[in-house]
Amino acid sequence: MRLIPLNEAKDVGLWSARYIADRINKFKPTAERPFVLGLPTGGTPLATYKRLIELYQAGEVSFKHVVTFNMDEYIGIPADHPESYHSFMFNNFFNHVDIKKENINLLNGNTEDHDAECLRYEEKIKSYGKINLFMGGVGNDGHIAFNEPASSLASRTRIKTLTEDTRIANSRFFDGDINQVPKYALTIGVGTLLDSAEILVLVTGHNKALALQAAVEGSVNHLWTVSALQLHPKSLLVCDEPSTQELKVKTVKYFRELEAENIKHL
Ligand SMILES: N[C@@H]1[C@@H](O)[C@H](O)[C@@H](COP(=O)(O)O)O[C@@H]1O
Repeated sequence: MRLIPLNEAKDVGLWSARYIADRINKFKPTAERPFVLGLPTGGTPLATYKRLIELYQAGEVSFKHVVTFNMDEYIGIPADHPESYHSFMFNNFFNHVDIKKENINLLNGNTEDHDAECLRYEEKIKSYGKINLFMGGVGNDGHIAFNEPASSLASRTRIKTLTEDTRIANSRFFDGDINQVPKYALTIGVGTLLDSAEILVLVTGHNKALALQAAVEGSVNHLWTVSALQLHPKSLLVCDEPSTQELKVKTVKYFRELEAENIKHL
C-alpha cells in the first residue's frame, strides 16, 4: 500500500487527476485495447473530476478510448433524478470530456431483477479482462463503494441495505432529509474491486480520519471494508492533512519520507 499525504483537499484532486491522466497516456489506449477505469461518486472526487476536465481541455488527456464502470447506484430513484449517480456522473464528468456514450457503464437500480443486473455488470467487466484502475472514495464508517460494515471481503456486485449512518451522511444531497435517501443500492463487491489491477482511494476531511486509520493501521476487518486494500498488490491512498489526524505521527512521517519526491512534483 502507498499513502500519499498531501496538505489540502484540492491537492488530492490535482494529484489524483494527474495520476489517472498519466496512467491513461502511458497505456496508449486504442478502440481495440481501451483503458478500463472504475469511478466513484460523492463529494470527495469532485475536485479530481474538475481537474481531469481541465487536463482534457488542455489536450493533456483523452477519454476517447476509455471505458468506465461506476461503483454503485441507488435503488428506487429514477436515473434522471438529480441525485442519482447516473446524473452525478454525466453532470460532473461525462458531459465535459470526449468519452463515448457506449463506453460508459453504470449499474441500473431500476430493473425488475437486481440479481440479473448485478450479474450482467460483473460479466461486462469480465468481458474487458479487468479494470485497469479503480478510483474510489471512502465512507465515514470505512465503507468502500456501498460495501457497508460487515460486507464480505469476497463479495461481488449485489444489492446492499444502506446503514442509517450512511443515509444520514448522504442526506446532505437530499435537502438534509434522510427520508428522501434511498434505503438500498447496487454496488460492486469488495472482491470485484480487489480484482482491479490498481486501486486509488481519495480521503479528505477530518470525518474520514477513523476510516483512514482503519485502512492503514488497523487489521483487515470486514467492519471497515476499506481495510481490504491491504490485501491488494497495488493500492494507493491519497489523503489531505485533516484526514490523517488519527494516524500515528510515526506512520505519517514514514509515508511522507517514502513519497517525498512524488509529493514535491504536485
Ligand atoms: N457510495 C458512496 C461512496 O462511494 C463514497 O465514497 C462515499 C463517501 O462520499 P463523500 O466523498 O461524499 O464523503 O459516499 C457514498 O456512500
